[in-house]
Amino acid sequence: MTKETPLIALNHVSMDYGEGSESALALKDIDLTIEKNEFLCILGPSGCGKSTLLKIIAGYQKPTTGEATFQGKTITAPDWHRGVVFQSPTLYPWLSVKDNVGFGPRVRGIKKAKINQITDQFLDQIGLLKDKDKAVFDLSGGMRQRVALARVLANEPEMILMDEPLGALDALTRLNMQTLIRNLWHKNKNTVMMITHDVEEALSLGTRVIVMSKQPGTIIKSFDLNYTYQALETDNHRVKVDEQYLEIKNDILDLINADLNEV
Ligand SMILES: Nc1ncnc2c1ncn2[C@@H]1O[C@H](COP(=O)(O)OP(=O)(O)OP(=O)(O)O)[C@@H](O)[C@H]1O
Repeated sequence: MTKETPLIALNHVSMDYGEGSESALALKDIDLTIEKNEFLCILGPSGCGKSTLLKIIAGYQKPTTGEATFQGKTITAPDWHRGVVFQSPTLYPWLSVKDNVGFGPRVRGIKKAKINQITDQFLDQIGLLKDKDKAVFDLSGGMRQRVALARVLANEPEMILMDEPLGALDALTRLNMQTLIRNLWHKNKNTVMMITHDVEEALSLGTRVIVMSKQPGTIIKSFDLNYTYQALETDNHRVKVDEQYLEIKNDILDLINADLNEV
């Protein structure tokens, strides 16, 4: 990968789930690059193709036209370089917390001592080291989502893709998880793409926020932001809501609403 090659590049990507008269165009002519260490948040109305975009980058879905590349190479299948966290944590219920986190490294043939070290490191980062021998069904929803995050982090992926990871959590747990995700992104120098329905969540976490149109999804506008860096520097890890923040928030809400009301 040359210095100029972006981590992810989508060139004229469209996704049509149907054929001919049954056309079901989900994404239309998407051009997007994601650079290393970005925290990209995707906002847009329900059904605009956000998950489809994520699935194409993860390698679960092949675009109908156009190309998606990772480090300059066409994405053809999922691999551990791009870890995915879903809204419902996908954990193995028959495995303990530590075995869930160590699962990826074990499949990749990493030696046991190294797996134990990686597992402890990431369980410590998510604050669940003391719970490592518990069964996952003994954990709360927020704790399970933290384990799902640690499981992805344990593979030390180049990129973490999150599809509404906090959507099922209560408001307080959600705020705490936002802080955790921001801190992990910063500490581990990850690159993150996260889908959310929550404008404030996007503003408080993203270094860039992209707003998509209703179906067929296109990118309407992109905002470069620094609120997440501000939050890293404050004691309470909260974003300082200033006039510009409120303007951007309203701008995004207006963009989404205007697009939805268009006939
Ligand atoms: N496997 C599939 N087969 C057919 N149509 C699909 C498939 N997956 C998604 N779609 C359609 O593509 C469009 C985009 O779906 P997608 O799930 O990507 O949107 P989304 O923005 O993530 O939605 P939400 O915010 O509600 O989760 C929708 O009309 C959806 O019904």
